[in-house]
Amino acid sequence: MTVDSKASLSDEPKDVEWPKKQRIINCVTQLPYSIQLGEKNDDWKVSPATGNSALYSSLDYLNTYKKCEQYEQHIVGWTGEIKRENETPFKLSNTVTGHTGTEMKNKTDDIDDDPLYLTKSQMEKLTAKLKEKNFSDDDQINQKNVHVHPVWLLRRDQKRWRNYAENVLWPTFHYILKFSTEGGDKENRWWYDYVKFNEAYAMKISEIYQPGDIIWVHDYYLLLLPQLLRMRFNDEHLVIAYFHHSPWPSNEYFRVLPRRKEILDGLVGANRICFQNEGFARHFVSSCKRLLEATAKKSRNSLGIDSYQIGAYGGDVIVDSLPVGVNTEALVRDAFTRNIDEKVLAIKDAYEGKKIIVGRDRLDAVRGVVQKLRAFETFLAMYPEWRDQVVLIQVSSPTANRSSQQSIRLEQQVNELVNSINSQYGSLDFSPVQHYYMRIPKDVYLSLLRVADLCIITSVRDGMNTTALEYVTIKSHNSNYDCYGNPLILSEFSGSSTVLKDAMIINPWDSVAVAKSIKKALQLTSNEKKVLEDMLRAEVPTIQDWTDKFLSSLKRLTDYTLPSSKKITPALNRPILLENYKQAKRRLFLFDYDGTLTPIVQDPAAAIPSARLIGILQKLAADPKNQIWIISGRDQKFLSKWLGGKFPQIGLSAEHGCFVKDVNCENWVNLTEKYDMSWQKKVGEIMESFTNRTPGSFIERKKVALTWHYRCTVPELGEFHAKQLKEELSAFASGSDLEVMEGKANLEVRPKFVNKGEIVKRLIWHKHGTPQDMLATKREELERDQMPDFTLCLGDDFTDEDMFTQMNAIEEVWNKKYPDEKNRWGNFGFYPCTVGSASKSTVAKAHLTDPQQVLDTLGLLVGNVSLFQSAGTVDLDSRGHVINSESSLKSEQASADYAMKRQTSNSALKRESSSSSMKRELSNSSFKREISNTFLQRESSYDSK
Ligand SMILES: O=P(O)(O)OC[C@H]1O[C@H](O[C@H]2O[C@H](CO)[C@@H](O)[C@H](O)[C@H]2O)[C@H](O)[C@@H](O)[C@@H]1O
Ligand SMILES: [Mg+2]
Repeated sequence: MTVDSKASLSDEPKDVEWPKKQRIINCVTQLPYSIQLGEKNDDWKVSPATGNSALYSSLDYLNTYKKCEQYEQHIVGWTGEIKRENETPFKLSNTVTGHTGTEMKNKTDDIDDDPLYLTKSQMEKLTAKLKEKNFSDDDQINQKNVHVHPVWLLRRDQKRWRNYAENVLWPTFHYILKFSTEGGDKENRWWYDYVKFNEAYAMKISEIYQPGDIIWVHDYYLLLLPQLLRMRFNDEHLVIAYFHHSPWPSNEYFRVLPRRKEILDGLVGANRICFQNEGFARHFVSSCKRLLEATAKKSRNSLGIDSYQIGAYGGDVIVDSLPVGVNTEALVRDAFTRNIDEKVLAIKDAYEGKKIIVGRDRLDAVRGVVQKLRAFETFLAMYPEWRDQVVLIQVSSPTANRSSQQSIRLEQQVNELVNSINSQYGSLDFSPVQHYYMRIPKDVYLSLLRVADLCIITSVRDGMNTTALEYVTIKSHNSNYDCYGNPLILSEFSGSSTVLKDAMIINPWDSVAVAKSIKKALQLTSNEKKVLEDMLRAEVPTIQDWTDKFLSSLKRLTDYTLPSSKKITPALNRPILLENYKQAKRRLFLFDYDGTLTPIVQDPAAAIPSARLIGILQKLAADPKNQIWIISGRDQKFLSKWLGGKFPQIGLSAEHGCFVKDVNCENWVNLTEKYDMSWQKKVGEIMESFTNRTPGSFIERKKVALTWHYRCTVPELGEFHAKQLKEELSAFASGSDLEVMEGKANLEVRPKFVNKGEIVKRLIWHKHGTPQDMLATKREELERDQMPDFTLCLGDDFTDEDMFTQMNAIEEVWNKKYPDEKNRWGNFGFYPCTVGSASKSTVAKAHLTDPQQVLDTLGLLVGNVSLFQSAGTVDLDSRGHVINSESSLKSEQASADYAMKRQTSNSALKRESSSSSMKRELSNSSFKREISNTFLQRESSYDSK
């Protein structure tokens, strides 16, 4: 079935009945404000943030009077970098030490070193102020219903929270491979901050979450948040939706990310993951299939939505697309004012007789400004008749890290191209390219869109280019001064090209083709332009529609009760595991071996323990509170050679429970001793006949079990013969005490009565730390405090489900038997956890993605691995330190000292001579006058997305 995602979500479902008010928790990277702290402690200066115009207008829309009847929106977002205006303590010390004005300025500007220690009351005052603020000059907004929840992360170097997202994720999502040359250490630090950033959101949400809420997460700063929320709230009706505003690259690019699995795992905690277009959704699904081994199908699901459904850790995650829109009403209202009419006429006057081409882009590696200039140069070279007849007004706004090497190089490249075009094709009184490297105010931006005879967008990659949508909107029927219907040239690599299908779509890398399109566009007749424009206008999604459609399809999710078998198994909450581990006195570890402690490899003999695993086991085994068991399908020989020999203190169970060796003991007990083994001959013969027919297959003969391996065969043939062999073996085994089991590229036959679950039962119902009598049967007369208070059980395979089932059964019994003897998390410290493929259905309570995560988890317990290696429930203070940790207490103390210092400084400052402050006043006001006269420099700028 083909999916038309636009169609699938476009109809407001008739059966949606909203409760009186549906609460929406909207999680954005940064609150829609830019925040500064003035000279006084509570003198907050709050202005609208720039960028993200589509997202912020969606937030505004949900706060309108009309929508407030339906929704109660809670906005959760980071404050962004808070700056101090004219930092007082520095000034004072400069005055005291007699530093010059320039030195003082440099010091004051060094905002990254400002620790910004704020007191609780300052934070409360800012929160109140944010709630009061209404920036959207839209009288439709119901201010009383604005709920803002700032995420405070006030550490020194506030840019740290951006590093991983901006320097690793953003480039990869835009097909730029850019990794550190410092051996990954820098990325690791960035990653830990990224994990904390997401954890700070999870913590903030946990303060406001109520069952029935819809949590809506936006974009790539918060990729771990859905899974974090899934771990935190044990609520199977929890509805989490994620919208990805950026592109999602092909798996060939995505898979280069060292943290690729953590990122995908973070996202599949959501019930719905939505992209700007079908192509991005398809890439994402392909990444999940390949990297998480998730299953995926594309169909119309029971909710009536055409989408992909990823089977991930027991649940279905819906993946679809819905292109974001713009606030067309507000745009038209803002763009057709007397002020802008005047500007339009002024610009027309300045370029009288010439066609005006407009471009407005952020100057970064993907917006294609260089490609645009090259194409324009080619156009002037190919069509001399157009020289002197056309001007390109290109506004390039600087990126946040304008001083980076890359930005400087790009700026130079653009300047060189502009100079080259102007010197070749310009004259003393006219330059064909007018390049402005600056942020421009909104009214200037709107007047440029209005005046343009043509707009060119040549991005080499972007999610949704809102300039394209805004340009089309403004070329509306309202346009006067002959501006109606002028065409748009749009890159096929821009997400908007999948929406604005009737734009003149070009490949920005093909300068000649773009040049030809420019000529064609400039020569269109009024009638042709009108026809094109009418088609394009109908294609612009509005932000109102986007928001409504997104939420109404989610509402259907909240109404849909998931059968418990479809419940998503969350990732293992490792910080809680660590806490429980630290507090426990009787710890039991039950580990499967292949695919859990070691990765699966081609040759079974090669799957030997890594040095890292040995090191971790050594540490775990050295702690007398720990009892460790390896419960494997492997035979005694293998386990003794690679594990038993090194660690006599580790218990071993071989061949899925047929043989057992107790901790601190050398002897094995054979639990199948009395069992008739004559079946082995016949099973061996059947397997051999298949081995002869299947090149690459072989039989592993253990003491009891026989395993037929087909991993090294031609996959299709191996799978085909495995199916046939299974049928033959099952026919032989029927009515006997034998079991035919499917493993990972293997088939195994062994007696039914032993399994890993039986071993686990014996080990848990046992007086911790005492020798085992494996042949004894009566086990359930123990006191709770004789048995483990922490049991971590890890396994990757179908046979390991027996262990998890047994743990769940014991938990049920204990719930009845020892209801008052639970730990502070309200349980018995049981952690049954599956490892590997997302497609597996499991009865485990948590998952880990692979053996590497297993080692990271065990490493965390023995102190080898950072708590922030992977995300989990960690309570952080307002600076991003773990609450009550040494660093948290230290920074709290520093905060108090700082507040005191500020207070003293402020009083001293008041005594400063009035003449110096008057001088400052004077120079400030003359400076302001100067700016206000500059056409393009306004205080409030309208930045590109
Ligand atoms: O219970 P386990 O410890 O997970 O052991 C299960 C089986 O593991 C081995 O086979 C599997 O791992 C091999 C090495 O990675 C791989 O080549 C093979 O395809 C897998 O099936 C082992 O050889 C079997 O005896 C175990 O039953
Ligand atoms: Mg295994």
